[in-house]
Amino acid sequence: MKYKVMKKQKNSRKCIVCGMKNDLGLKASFYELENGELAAIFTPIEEHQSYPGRLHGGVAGAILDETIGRAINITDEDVWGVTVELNLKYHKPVALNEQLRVVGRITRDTRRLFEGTGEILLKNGDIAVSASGKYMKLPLSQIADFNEDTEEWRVLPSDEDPAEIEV
Ligand SMILES: CCCCCCCCCCCC(=O)SCCNC(=O)CCNC(=O)[C@H](O)C(C)(C)COP(=O)(O)OP(=O)(O)OC[C@H]1O[C@@H](n2cnc3c(N)ncnc32)[C@H](O)[C@@H]1OP(=O)(O)O
Repeated sequence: MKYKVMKKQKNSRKCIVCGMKNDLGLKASFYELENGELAAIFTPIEEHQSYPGRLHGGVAGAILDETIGRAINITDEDVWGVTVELNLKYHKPVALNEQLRVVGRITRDTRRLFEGTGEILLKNGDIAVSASGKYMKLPLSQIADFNEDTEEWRVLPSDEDPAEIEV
């Protein structure tokens, strides 16, 4: 199903997944959808391979980790969390140099923890990798010395931002 993009989330400077000034990073963009899920879009490059031509499973885990971890911000922009568990299932190989869609959602939200699931989708809609994760909520000051200005933590509008995404 295609869903309307309601909001683009912020990117950062050096995060391996969302850092726009990390030359080896995924430079993923995150979009909040009208159905309450979060979609990520990124294009893996050669540096993200395991076997030649195939996305590294750890990199697949990284994008799923962050997509689920950010899905909580759809309902509360100020919640931060650290991953305490991440389970992955690799169903199909993921090729490089092709744009990928990732989708994540929150399945449980308590005072201290939240949980969610997510999938990396191939161009034809097949699920290549699926994940479930658990996160502990923490004040940002307990996670990192994070200055939003120096970390360039902001929404970066782009002409390539989609109006809707099929997930
Ligand atoms: C650039 C910006 C991008 C922004 C993008 C944002 C997206 C986020 C996605 C990426 C997130 C990451 O990769 S984060 C990076 C990877 N993850 C981490 O680095 C986390 C490393 N782990 C830790 O720092 C620590 O284990 C903590 C802080 C999570 C917990 O430490 P602690 O508080 O000393 O631990 P402990 O006493 O054992 O546990 C506290 C309580 O939590 C419970 N607890 C602990 N672990 C679990 C668990 N897996 N499942 C259930 N419950 C648990 C315990 O039972 C206990 O309950 P009780 O006995 O008190 O009842």
